[in-house]
Amino acid sequence: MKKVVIVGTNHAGTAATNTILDNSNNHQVTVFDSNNNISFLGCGMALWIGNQIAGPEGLFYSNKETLESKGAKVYMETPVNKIDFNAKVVYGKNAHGEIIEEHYDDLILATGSLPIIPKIQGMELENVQKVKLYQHAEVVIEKLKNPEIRDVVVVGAGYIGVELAEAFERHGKNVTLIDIATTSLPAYYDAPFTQMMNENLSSHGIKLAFGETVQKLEGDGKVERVVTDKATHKADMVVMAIGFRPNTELGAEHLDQFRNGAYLVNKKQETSIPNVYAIGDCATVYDNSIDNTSYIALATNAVRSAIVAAHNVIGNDIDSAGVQGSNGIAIYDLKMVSTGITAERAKLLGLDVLYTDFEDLQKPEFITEENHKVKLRIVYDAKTRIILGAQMASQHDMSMGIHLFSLAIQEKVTIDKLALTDLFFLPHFNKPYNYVTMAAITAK
Ligand SMILES: Cc1cc2nc3c(=O)[nH]c(=O)nc-3n(C[C@H](O)[C@H](O)[C@H](O)COP(=O)(O)OP(=O)(O)OC[C@H]3O[C@@H](n4cnc5c(N)ncnc54)[C@H](O)[C@@H]3O)c2cc1C
Ligand SMILES: NC(=O)c1ccc[n+]([C@@H]2O[C@H](COP(=O)([O-])OP(=O)(O)OC[C@H]3O[C@@H](n4cnc5c(N)ncnc54)[C@H](O)[C@@H]3O)[C@@H](O)[C@H]2O)c1
Repeated sequence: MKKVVIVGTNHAGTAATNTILDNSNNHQVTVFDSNNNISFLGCGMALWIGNQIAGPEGLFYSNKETLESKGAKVYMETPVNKIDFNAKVVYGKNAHGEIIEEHYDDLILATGSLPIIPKIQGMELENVQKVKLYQHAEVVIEKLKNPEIRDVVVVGAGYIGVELAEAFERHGKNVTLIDIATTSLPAYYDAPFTQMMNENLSSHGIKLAFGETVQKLEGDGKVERVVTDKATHKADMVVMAIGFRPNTELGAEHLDQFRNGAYLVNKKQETSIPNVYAIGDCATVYDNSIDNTSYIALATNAVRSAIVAAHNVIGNDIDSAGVQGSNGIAIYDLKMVSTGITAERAKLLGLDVLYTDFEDLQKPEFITEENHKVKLRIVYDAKTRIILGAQMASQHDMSMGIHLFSLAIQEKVTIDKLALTDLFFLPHFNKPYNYVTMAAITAK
């Protein structure tokens, strides 16, 4: 029986545990987690705060008992504070202060990420909130019951910040959304798309304060104001959503790391030490859209990287297909999806790209019900004409559309091949000359 120890059992650790125990009878899995809950779907936090779901019950899909029923040994509320990579021993300390020692043949690090907390004055004031764990959501929900919490300032207009801005507005609060960048969602969309999101947010009464750098938080015991380089914003609650950093102190001295500290892994998810794997938010990914190592913290990447690592641990030699950072967001009626690289990020990286835009109704004009416009941008390499990114925006759910582009980037499909790809027509669904074909056919 080979022994596998997994440190961290949220999305990545749970997927690795399940994959090993579902596919092998001669591996014993022991998992450690410092938290008292696992598999919390962070994305549900905004739905819960915005009263779009009744409560948090459905936001978990696993727990200690489920993993134990498969044969795993699970230590909850037991942070691992030391790993001896030579003797292959993991040391954890449980809630009673007892030291737990576990030897391993294979080690999987799934310690995830931590919210980036800015070093500014006033972070210690009451009602300044982080938003990562289930416990954070519980505290925010409880505090929102206080009618004196009227003005909420969200710092960071990335995915979490934009989703929470909508949630607090739906909860009846006055919301200000601040970002150091001059727009929302700068990492995922080009200007024509972020402009749509910005208009969507402000049309629902959310005050946008972009291009502002938070300098300090002020208040007497409780936060009262957010002071930026351009303005002072009234705040009874401040939520910090300015990104994640990989949680890699445990292996920092022993494992090769990416520039942001994430564990560098190969396509088998193996780190610089054989039989030590890293998965999810604590590890790098291979980004097919830039043909290079990158860091993209997503639950989808966490699960897929876990499956790859787990199969390699049990002797199935498989490689990661790489990722494109596919993602989606739905704010009020506006749905936006993107994959790969934006034209703006390509320019920053000095890549020579072109892009083709097309906007049209989803279905023929004679369909008057449920027929919305779709905006599409496809980014491709100016020389090879290989597709490197795509962005879509509509009131329709175009998630299947962005999956097409994710596969196209992964398989290095050119814009010219896409132009002639077989896409069906039926007026209930689309137009004979649909926007994907039209965008590709009209590409420069
Ligand atoms: C509000 C919010 C919304 C999100 N929405 C989406 C979304 O819609 N789609 C999407 O793809 N992604 C989303 N994400 C990102 C997604 O949640 C993360 O990418 C995902 O959680 C990564 O999973 P992970 O298991 O790698 O890391 P984590 O979820 O960070 O889990 C790491 C685990 O390791 C444990 N741990 C850490 N250190 C130790 C230690 N030393 N000893 C023992 N245990 C340890 C922690 O307790 C934790 O349980 C969202 C995140 C947030 C916060
Ligand atoms: N729908 C989804 O797929 C989804 C939803 C939520 C979270 N996530 C993932 O979770 C991770 C964390 O999300 P996030 O929103 O925290 O990160 P993010 O990287 O998406 O956004 C961080 C935002 O904060 C801004 N920022 C950075 N430093 C700042 C500062 N000092 N002051 C003001 N603004 C600052 C950045 O410009 C950026 O817009 C990301 O990887 C994200 O993709 C995904």
